Amino acid sequence: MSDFSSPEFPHARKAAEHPEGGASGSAAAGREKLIDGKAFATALTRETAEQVRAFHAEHGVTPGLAVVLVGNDPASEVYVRNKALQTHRAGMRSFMHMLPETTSEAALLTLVDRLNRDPEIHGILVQLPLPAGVDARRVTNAIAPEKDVDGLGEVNAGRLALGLPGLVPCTPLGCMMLLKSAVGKLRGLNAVVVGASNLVGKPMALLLLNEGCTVSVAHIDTVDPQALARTADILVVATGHRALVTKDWVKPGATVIDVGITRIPTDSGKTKLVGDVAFDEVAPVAGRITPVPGGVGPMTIACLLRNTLTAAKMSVASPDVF
Ligand SMILES: Nc1nc2c(c(=O)[nH]1)N[C@@H](CN(C=O)c1ccc(C(=O)N[C@@H](CCC(=O)O)C(=O)O)cc1)CN2
Repeated sequence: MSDFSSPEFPHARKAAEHPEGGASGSAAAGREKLIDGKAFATALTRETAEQVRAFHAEHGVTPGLAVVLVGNDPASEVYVRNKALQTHRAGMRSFMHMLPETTSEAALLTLVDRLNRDPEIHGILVQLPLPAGVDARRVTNAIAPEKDVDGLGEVNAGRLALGLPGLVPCTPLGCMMLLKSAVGKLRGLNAVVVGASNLVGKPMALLLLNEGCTVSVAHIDTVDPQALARTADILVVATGHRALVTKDWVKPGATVIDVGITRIPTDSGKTKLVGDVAFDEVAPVAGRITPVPGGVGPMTIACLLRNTLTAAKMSVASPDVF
């Protein structure tokens, strides 16, 4: 059984080291500073698609991913449509469940139970956020651990905390792949994670710890997050507060991973995406940096496809992981 929390993907690494366009961001940053998540995700998905073909040829099984969306949040609708599209493109089967905002927690739990029992489905994901009144923890935890491709249930979260193999949350897994490609060995480096969510901050801190980093987590009650951030060789920011991290937060030469995505209006009446890092002023100080868009975001879906293939492989190998 391989250790899923220590992914090595040589083809994808090559793509990130030699980006050929795709990443946006300031030209002033110097292209060599940019960590091109879009190119990395494209290469990783191509690699996953090749492995899906080989897996089908060997076992006659096509990996299947069920995605559940409750309500009409426009951003979630886009993410879920992209997940279905990319699942198809990678040669896997996609099962979409678009439910009304009024769906009860009990109805959602009944659906999850049905998907848990369906042998054609190897991965289940419930899109977040869920409407008020539905307990997200209870719902994500109802997903069978071996189908929990978001890695958010108690079994997979616990396995990550113990440094054991399991299914790892997609965004932090993508951040780790980008970090390993940009930095190489992480052991002994000081890492600071800004934000302590269950979706990104906490699993990110555990992944960095499992790689031998000295990890600190800044959160809402941290007295001086800026001073803490300045100690970081690796700075991961996942707060949802746009442009929170300015150049004064960043040690010169640090690798900066921006997980934030906020859509803001522009003067021309359109919208644009910005991150939690003030890119234009931080990029000249940082050693390497992810842009928004085109950095961490695309890795989330690429890693979801990867996790679905991993879950399908586990289903035929029947390992005693869970
Ligand atoms: N159950 C889950 N819910 C949510 C997750 C998750 O991992 N599991 N993550 C986010 C949203 N998300 C996937 O669900 C996601 C976010 C961003 C991107 C992405 O590709 N971003 C692009 C820009 C896309 C755009 O133009 O809007 C980028 O940053 O370049 C993909 C998936 C919350 N919910």
